[in-house]
Amino acid sequence: MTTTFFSEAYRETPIHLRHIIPLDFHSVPTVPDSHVWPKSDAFSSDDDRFSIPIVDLNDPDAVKLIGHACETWGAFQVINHGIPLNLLDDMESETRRLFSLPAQQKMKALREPAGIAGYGIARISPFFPKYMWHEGFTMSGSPVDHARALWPNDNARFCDVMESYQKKMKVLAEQLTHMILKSLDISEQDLNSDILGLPYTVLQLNSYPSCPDPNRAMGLAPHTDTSLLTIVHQSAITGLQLFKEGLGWVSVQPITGALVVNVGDLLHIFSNARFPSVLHRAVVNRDRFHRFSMAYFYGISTDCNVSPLPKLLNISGQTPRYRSVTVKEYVVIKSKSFDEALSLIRI
Ligand SMILES: C=C1C[C@]23C[C@@]1(O)CC[C@H]2[C@@]12CCC[C@@](C)(C(=O)O1)[C@H]2[C@@H]3C(=O)O
Ligand SMILES: O=C(O)CCC(=O)C(=O)O
Ligand SMILES: [Fe+2]
Repeated sequence: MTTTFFSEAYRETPIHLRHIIPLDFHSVPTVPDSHVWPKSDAFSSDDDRFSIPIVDLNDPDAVKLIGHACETWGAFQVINHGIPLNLLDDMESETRRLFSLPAQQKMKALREPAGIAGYGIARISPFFPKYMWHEGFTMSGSPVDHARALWPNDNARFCDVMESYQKKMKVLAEQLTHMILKSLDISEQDLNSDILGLPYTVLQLNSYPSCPDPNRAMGLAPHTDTSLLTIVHQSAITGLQLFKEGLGWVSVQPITGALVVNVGDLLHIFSNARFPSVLHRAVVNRDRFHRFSMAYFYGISTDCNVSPLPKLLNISGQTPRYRSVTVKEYVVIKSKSFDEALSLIRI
C-alpha cells in the first residue's frame, strides 16, 4: 500500500543511479572530492548546554510536556515508551549486520529509480552539490523480498526483528499522535474520520561509516521529515543535530533506551505552524565510531487532505497559513522542490 503510493508519487521524479549507489566507504583511505563539503565550524557542536526536552510517558503531565516540546523545539526524547530494550538492541545488531555486507551484496537490494524501498543513498541527495557520508536501507511494509536478495539462506531473523519493530512503532506512533492532538485540545471526533485510519509508514535504517575527515564530510544533510512524526532510535554515538532558531545546531545526546521524536511537515501544517517541523542533520565521526540510526516515519492516510485543523483555527482565531493539499500532492511537491515545499503551499 505505502509502496504503491510512493512509487506513483515518485514516478515524475525518478532518481539517477549516481544518486542511489553509495560509495564503498571502507575502500577509500581519504574523503574523495565528491564527498568534501565546504569547511565550516558549524559542523562541530561541542556546546552541550542545550538539549531537547526528555518526556517520560508515565508522567501525569506528559501531554502538556509533549505539547510544549513540539512548540518550542519541534522534537523531544521519549522514555518509558514501552518498546523493549532488547528489541532496540536487536534492531541495532541487524542493522549493523546488513550494512556490514560486502558492497556487491548490498547492491542486490538496490532501490529502483522511482522506488522507495531498498538500499541506497538518501532520496534528497540530488538537491546537494556533494554526496553524503551515508548509506540507507528503506522498508515500506515487509522487507522479505530485499532480505532474500541480501541473505538467500539467512534472512528470517532480520525480517522478524524488522516486522516486530514496525508493529511496536506503529502503536507508539498512534499513542504519541493522540497525545499531541490532545495537547492541542483536538479530539478524534474533531478530525476527518479516516485521516488516522490507514497511515503510511516507512522504516529507514541509516549507516554513517567512520570517516577519515569528519569535519569535511556530511552524514545526512539538513532536512525536515515528510511525515506527521518520525521516531528515531540512534546508536550510542552522537551525530544527530537539530537546528534551533537563536541557538544554531544542537546535538541530541544519545540516552540508552530513549527514542527521539521529530515533528514532520504534515504535523507542522495541521498545527498551522504552531509546531515547527524540525530542521535536522547527521554529522559523522572518526575511527571506530560507525553510527547507525533507525527512523520510523509515520504519516496519515494517503488519500486524505492535509490542511490546518479547522478546530484549531476556531479556537485560536487564526487564519490558515497553508492551503489544503492531498498527501500525494505534498509528497510530489517535496520530491521536486525539497526545502521550498512548505513555502509553495503557504497562503
Ligand atoms: C517517506 C519518506 C521520507 C523520506 C523519503 C521517503 O520516501 C523514504 C525515505 C525517507 C528519507 C530517509 C532519509 C532522510 C530523507 C530526507 C530521505 O532522503 O529519505 C527522508 C525522506 C523525507 O523525510 O522526506
Ligand atoms: O541519523 C539520524 O539520527 C537522523 C536520521 C534522519 O534524520 C532520517 O532518517 O530522516
Ligand atoms: Fe530526518
